[in-house]
Amino acid sequence: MARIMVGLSGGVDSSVAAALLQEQGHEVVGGYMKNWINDEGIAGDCPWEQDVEDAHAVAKHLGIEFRVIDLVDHYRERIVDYLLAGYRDGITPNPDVFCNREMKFGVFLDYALSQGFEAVGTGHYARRRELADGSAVILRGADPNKDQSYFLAMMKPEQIQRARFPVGELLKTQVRDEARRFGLPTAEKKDSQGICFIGNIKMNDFLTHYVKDDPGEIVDLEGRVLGTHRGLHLFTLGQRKGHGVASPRDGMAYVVVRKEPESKRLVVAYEDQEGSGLYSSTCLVGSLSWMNGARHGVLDAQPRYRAKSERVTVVAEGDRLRVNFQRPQRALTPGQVCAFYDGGQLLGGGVFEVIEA
Ligand SMILES: Nc1ncnc2c1ncn2[C@@H]1O[C@H](COP(=O)(O)OP(=O)(O)OP(=O)(O)O)[C@@H](O)[C@H]1O
Repeated sequence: MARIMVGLSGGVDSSVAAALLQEQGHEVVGGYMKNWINDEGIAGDCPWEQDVEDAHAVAKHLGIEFRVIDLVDHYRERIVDYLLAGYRDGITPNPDVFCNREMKFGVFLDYALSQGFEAVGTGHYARRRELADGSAVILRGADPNKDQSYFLAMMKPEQIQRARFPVGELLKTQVRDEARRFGLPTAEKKDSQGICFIGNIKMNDFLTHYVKDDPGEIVDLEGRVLGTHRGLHLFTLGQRKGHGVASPRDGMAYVVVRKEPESKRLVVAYEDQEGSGLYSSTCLVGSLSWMNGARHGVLDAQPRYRAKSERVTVVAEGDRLRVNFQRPQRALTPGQVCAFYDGGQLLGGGVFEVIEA
């Protein structure tokens, strides 16, 4: 029996996490992290008030204490500033991964520990296992369609030690069943989407609000000008839609293959075009974070959420890793997180810094 603070987001997964931990005999308190309030009127729906209400209703139903913890300043410092700096520097940051390390298992966990709690529970689809030596590791969630372990790749060992993921043992359908069994008011609530906790605001609306337009040309591989764009930060490598350049080839769209910050050019090519650089096998990964010691040799790597993990050979190069994928990967992107696995066990992660051939 432990005192556990559960991150109650107002969704069904964290509601079931709280109910399960309580059922297991723990003393549970619900905590809603107030990270972001849309006080600058960015277009889109930011339903945090509704979420707090739903989280509160769940706590009431379970008969547990509920707290709203104001982390708006921390969130701005640790997530929004990182996000905007990354886009200004021409990379594609990964706020969802850093939220877990910096917010949920960063300032929120610190708060919980300072209040006498032993652990933080969340509704992540990932499994945690304690090893014989007392350390803990993370495994992929039991539901292969919902597995969220990728988002936990940058967590530090001491954070994993304090984490609890009860719904990671279940399939999503079982989580809904459990929510009904507990009679939770969120049992039928739709799953949320959006940037981390920024509600349903679209990333491009968010960026348009904070980053000044910086227009340039859209060109093909031969340098022919096909159109103009409002700023390189509004595009992601591998993107097929939204660049506004119609392709003369039937059923074959132009894909964003390169950003050239000096000339502000956005380069597009066809998916199968030789020399586009869209597919690459070798890259350098930095800002490394390991859960149970550094690993080299043959591992599995997952280059983005929902991508399949792939066999890689990993060699240390200074404080970075040279990662060689056995099969070329589409649109590896600087700033995104590469998660390393050994089969179903998460080993850690790092950030793509240089994409080579
Ligand atoms: N604002 C928040 N306050 C407290 N905890 C949160 C908050 N946002 C997310 N979490 C915690 O992090 C977990 C994973 O977050 P994510 O945004 O992926 O939620 P989700 O998969 O939509 O889950 P849920 O159905 O619980 O909203 C949640 O289950 C919850 O425990």
